[in-house]
This record gives sequence, structure tokens and C-alpha cells, in this order.
Amino acid sequence: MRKIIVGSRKSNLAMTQTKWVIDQLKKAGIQNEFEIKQIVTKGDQILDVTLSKVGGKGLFVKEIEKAIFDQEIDFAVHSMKDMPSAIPEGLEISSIPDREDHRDAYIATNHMKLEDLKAGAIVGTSSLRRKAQIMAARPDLEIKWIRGNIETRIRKLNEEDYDAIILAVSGLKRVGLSEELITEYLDPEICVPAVGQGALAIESRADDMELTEIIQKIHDDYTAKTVLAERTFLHLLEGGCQVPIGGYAYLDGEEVILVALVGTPDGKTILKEEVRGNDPEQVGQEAAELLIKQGAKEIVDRVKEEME
Ligand SMILES: NCc1[nH]cc(CCC(=O)O)c1CC(=O)O
Repeated sequence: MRKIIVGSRKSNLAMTQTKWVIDQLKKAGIQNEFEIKQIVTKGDQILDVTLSKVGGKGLFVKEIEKAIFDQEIDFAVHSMKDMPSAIPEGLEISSIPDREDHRDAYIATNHMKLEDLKAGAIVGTSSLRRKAQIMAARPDLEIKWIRGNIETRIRKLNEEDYDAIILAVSGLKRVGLSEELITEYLDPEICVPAVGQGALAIESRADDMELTEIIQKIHDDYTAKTVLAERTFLHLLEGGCQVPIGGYAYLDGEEVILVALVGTPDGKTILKEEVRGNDPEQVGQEAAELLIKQGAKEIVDRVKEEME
């Protein structure tokens, strides 16, 4: 039986996600042997510059994709939200497992609620999407850049001058950090999550049918449908950069409901629409069109220009 080589970044989150996928495959009855091959990406080496300036989140993904192409590895597990909206020719997202919690977590020292923070309090995030929405809710707060993996950010909250930070609930859960850390779960009414947040993308060569069949064993239709609506929306609005875009979809029976958002980083303009329908791609497209009519493209282009 074929031995399957799985590529993973070295971070705790990446390794945990990779091991989780292998574990799920085994539980689903797959008896192949798996080997994890660690890959150090450029994004992992760059810690001192802002990631968006050196090519954005696609950076983590590109080198792993090359390893799949070159048949050094058979598949890789990515955080869906780190996936650029276009997948290179020859590769595909061949399986999407069940999504973890989609929400952002607000974590404050002394569990101070977001609405109780004093004016001028410092909230750490390096996401313009989070910045825009926190600023919209609390224009009197200060947003300060924070970098590093999940564990590093928690340490910085305790050791540096941050009053609070925002992290994905899913990441916290996956690396085994206690949910007791979380002061508030931010629902999409307050903070629309990143497109694909909490979901995983299993990427492999499009022509590797044997492997596709194996990893499809843990494909989840609900997650795939909602992610399709979110990513269709994202694809129509951007080119892969880190811009203040959010999207979260869920199902109501057969219907897909998508909450889509584009905002200016200062939070002064927030465009937000809810679209529902039976066809995920159509829902994503409709949301994009609605926001584009209100000036979303101009916001996205301006943010991109400022980052250059
Ligand atoms: N930006 C980095 C990143 N990429 C994926 C996750 C975990 C969340 C997920 O699985 O979607 C995180 C951490 C975070 O945003 O707090």
C-alpha cells in the first residue's frame, strides 16, 4: 500500500492541524502509512517586517505548493484562510474537513470586556480586517501591531503593554490553549471573521486521483459549501493581499447565508451585506457585486496601494 508523505510547516499550529487530519483519516478507516515532512517557508523566517509587505499570507503557501508539484510531498494541510483565492494550475483543494469555530476571540488582561476598555487602551492585532472592525466598534482605542505565532502573542499580551489581543478561536483550540483565556467570542455582528477561518484546506496534485479518493473520506459538504460562498466573494474582490475583507457563511436548510464585509482600516467605512440563496457561488458573487456597488473595489485598491 502506498506510503503518503504529508508536508507541514513547523509551527505548533501547522503540525497540530496536519496530525489532526492524519488522525481523522485513520479514524475513517484509511490504512496507508503516513509520514510528515516539515518545510520551513520564507514566511516562517521573516519575523521583523510586516508580513503584508513581503508578499502576504500567500508566502507560507507557495513553497509548500512547490513541494507538492515536485512530488516531494503528496498533500499539505493549510489553514483555509491563508489560501490565496486562486489555486495554481495542476493543484487543487481536494478535500475540506469539518470546520472548527469560525469566530475571533477577544482576549483581555483581567478579562476586561471590550466595551469596558478605557479610551486609548491598546489592542494588539496585525490584521486590517480585525483592526477595521474593532475601530468601528470602539474608535477611541489604539490598535498596535503584534506578530508571532499564537503562543507568542499570548506571551506578549502578558509581558508587553497590550490591554487586549484578537486571535482566532480555532487556532487557540487547536494548539490546546484553554478557552478560559477568551474574554469574549466575537460574533459576526461585531467582527466578521476571515474568509475560511476555522476551516482547513487539503491541497494535492489535481491528477493524483488515488490520493484524492483517500482524503475525500474526511471531506465535509457543509463546510465546503459555505467556504465556496466565502471564497467566491473573496476572489471577486481581491488579488490575495491582506486587506480588510471578511466573510462568513452558514447553512439554513438548503440555503447558504453569507455575511460579507469590506472596510477601511480606520473602521470609518464599513460595508456589510447579508446575502442568501441556494447556489454558494451565486451567493458569493451577489455579495461581491453589492459591495462593489458601494465602493468596495476602491477601498481594496487604496489599501493595496498604501501597502506598496
Ligand atoms: N493569521 C494566522 C493564522 N492562520 C490561521 C490561524 C488559525 C485560525 C484558522 O484556523 O482559521 C491563524 C491565527 C489567527 O488568526 O489567530
